[in-house]
Amino acid sequence: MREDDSAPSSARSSPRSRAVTPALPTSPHEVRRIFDSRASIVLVGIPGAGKSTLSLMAAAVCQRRIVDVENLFQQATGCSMIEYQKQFGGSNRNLRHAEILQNALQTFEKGAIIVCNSGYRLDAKSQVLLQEFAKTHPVIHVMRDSRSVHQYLDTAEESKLQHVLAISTPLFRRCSNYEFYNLDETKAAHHSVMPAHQPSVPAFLTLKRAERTFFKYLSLVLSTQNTHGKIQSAIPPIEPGHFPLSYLATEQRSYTCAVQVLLSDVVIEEVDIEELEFGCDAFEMVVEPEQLTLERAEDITKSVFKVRRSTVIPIIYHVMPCSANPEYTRGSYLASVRHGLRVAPEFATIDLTMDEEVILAVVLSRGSTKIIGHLHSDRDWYHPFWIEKYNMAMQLGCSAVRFTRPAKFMDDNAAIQSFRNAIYAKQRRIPLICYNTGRAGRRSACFNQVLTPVIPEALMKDSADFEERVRHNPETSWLTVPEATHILYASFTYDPMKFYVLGATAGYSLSPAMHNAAYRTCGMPHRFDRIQTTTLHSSLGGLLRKSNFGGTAISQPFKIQAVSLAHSISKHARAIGAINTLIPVRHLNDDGSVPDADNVELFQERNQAGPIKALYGDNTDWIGIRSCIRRSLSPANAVRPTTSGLVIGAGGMARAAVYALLQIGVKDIVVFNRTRENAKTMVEHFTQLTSSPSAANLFPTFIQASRPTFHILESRDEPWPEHVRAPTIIVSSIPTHPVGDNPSPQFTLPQQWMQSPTGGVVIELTYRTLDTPLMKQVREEASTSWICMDGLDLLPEQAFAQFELFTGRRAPRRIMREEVLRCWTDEQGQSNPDMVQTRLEAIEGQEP
Ligand SMILES: O=C1C[C@@](O)(C(=O)O)C[C@@H](O)[C@@H]1O
Repeated sequence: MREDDSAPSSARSSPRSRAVTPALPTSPHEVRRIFDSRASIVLVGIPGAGKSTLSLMAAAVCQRRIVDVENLFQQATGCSMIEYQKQFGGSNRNLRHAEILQNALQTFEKGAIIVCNSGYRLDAKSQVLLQEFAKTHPVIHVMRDSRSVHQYLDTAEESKLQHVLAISTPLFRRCSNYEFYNLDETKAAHHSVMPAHQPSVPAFLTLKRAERTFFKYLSLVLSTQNTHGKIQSAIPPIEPGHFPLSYLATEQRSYTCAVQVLLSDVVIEEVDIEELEFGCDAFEMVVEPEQLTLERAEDITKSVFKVRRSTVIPIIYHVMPCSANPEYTRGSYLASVRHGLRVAPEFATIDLTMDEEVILAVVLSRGSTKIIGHLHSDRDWYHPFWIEKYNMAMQLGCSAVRFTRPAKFMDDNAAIQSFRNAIYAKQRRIPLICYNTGRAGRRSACFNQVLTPVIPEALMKDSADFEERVRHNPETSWLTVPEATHILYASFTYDPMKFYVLGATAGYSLSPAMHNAAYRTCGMPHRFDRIQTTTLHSSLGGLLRKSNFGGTAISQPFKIQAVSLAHSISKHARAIGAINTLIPVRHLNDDGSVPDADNVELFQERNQAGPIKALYGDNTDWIGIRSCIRRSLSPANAVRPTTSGLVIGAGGMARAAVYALLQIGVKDIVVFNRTRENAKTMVEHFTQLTSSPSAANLFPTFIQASRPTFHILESRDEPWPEHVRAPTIIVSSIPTHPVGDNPSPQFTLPQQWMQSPTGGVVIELTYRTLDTPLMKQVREEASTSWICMDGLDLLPEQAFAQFELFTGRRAPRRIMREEVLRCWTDEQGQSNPDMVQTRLEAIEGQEP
């Protein structure tokens, strides 16, 4: 096998691309990426890359202490590295640095994030130390584009910096086993992440996306092996934790789509990743196996993190097989594959025409990345070749296979079904992705069940460009998401379904507009309507008789009552004691029980009409409230053991708010409600819950270590409870408009409860009235360190999980956020174009 890199380089004339140092990390430390669950993480990279900020963000979440090698140097020598070098020379500095680093790696082998700030160049001894450490620990090379580093450091000329980077990047790469690209968030800052139409926005909000991207990355990097040999993350899923579909492996679900996007499409500055992936279940980045120059490697890394930052769906990293183009070599193919594993994609493909030991080496070094054995061949589907290759991929440890064959005639689509059936009949199997390529292969691609490739609609529009793409990559998909979805309904595989929101004031709900916009975007023929009613039981009874009933949102005042109507409920809904989503169950488990959200069956039967056997209930309000809190808490108010939260109200929404607070680790919870009895019932419910053994399955470990305490306030005149810190999270769930004969409470916060010196977040959960006395008060009276959020922020956040429960697909989040804003009017039917415009602009910078 040829391992050279003789393919023509795509090098441009920047100083970096002229560097000939291969970017391919070939050292043995790449072999395995499985670590002890407490293994320390090392961050390396040039000054200004953002290592210290990232370590601060991650320390609490990963439960690791920060160890800064530069500080250790200062403590040991009494001066900084630069001063030391001036005094004793470069080689002495290097010796001392390596000694201190060695000590740190030994002493803090577990439980730490070690920030290695060693300047631009890493001395040879330190490199060896890190290479050795990377055999058993994640060593992450933190990268950032030279312009941002230059701006941040405000020193050297940018061209000089680029030169230094060309030398230092291969060094850092060689002694690390992962890399993270710290994307510039200044564009987002420009647009300002402005919740609830605030006049000014604190800068920290712009770092929220970076924080989420890094957390997600760490949860993929920190892979450990459990006693059954299964690879899992050593830290709890950070995002999108608890979204119903996140409990299920993407490759296990039926009729999923992966959008195929070329690296060259992602590299461009103004690419809109979210627009490319609407309605898809995975994002496939297609990389041509060109020579892996420094510039090329940086493009790949940066692009993967661009995608990671803008979407929650998994990434498939696919290097086009060398057979696609005679100019590609096996050497550059493998270099690109190995490079891809450094950015921890959820999936990566390996060409099954490679030698078995090469495939095995890739599988062994995968970390948490699932390897898809990929094969494109024109062999007949009846040929035993395909079964042999399938078995080989399974034996070598691939998590799935993807077989494609060029189709010339429509008849080729029949043969593929017989091959699929042969695989489905096997006792032991891994998911199969299998379709014919090209125009004639479209039908087979539509009925492929797992991760069908689709291309963004925008690419289909320009046919000349599309033809060029097909010429370049014969495996290019010929389908768009709406086409792939449409065919499932046109062929009666799926049925158009009816969804509802049911409640006493549902007439005002924005849920229909929001969900209908999402269906349109994904090409689903479903319909979402509202039912305004005062009787839950009879209204629901009517829905259950409809064979195409797909599910209903439960609105006020039925959320608690609905619990008794569900035959099975999620563990979260049970813990909260309230439901806001009901879905029909048409197939029971073999033992007669109702499948739950951990169970693939519940999602396999979405979008299919028929008689209803049971109802499954869930609560997504708490997920929405949690997202709003997370989005707006400043680092100064990061949740600590002493953090306290105030919940106003004691109904179904208030319960979801208390649960969200417990989930993020708030242990002092104060409830204000005018009717003490109701507050007491709610507090008793949660006191019992948090002291029961089942709490272990519900809450992060730090909650169990010391139990939460609850306090009740029943009058605005009461002082804030002694020994409880002033609240930094305040959630109001009381009505903001008259309900029946009861006037709206016109609630504002008494000054004695607003004493947090670092401000916090106030969330008003309704959206019918936005300018409530509470919102006005916080905006006008409180300092800018208080962030306001309202029901327009919350509504889409709780609906993303609801959409997943209803349709079994990921929600097109931005479309839903936008539609809610566009459709909102006040009680007089008036819109507020200025408010809408500012908030629409802010969406771009928001977390996906
Ligand atoms: O509380 C709400 C708001 C809502 O009822 C609405 O459409 O307004 C939709 C529900 O899913 C959610 O729990």
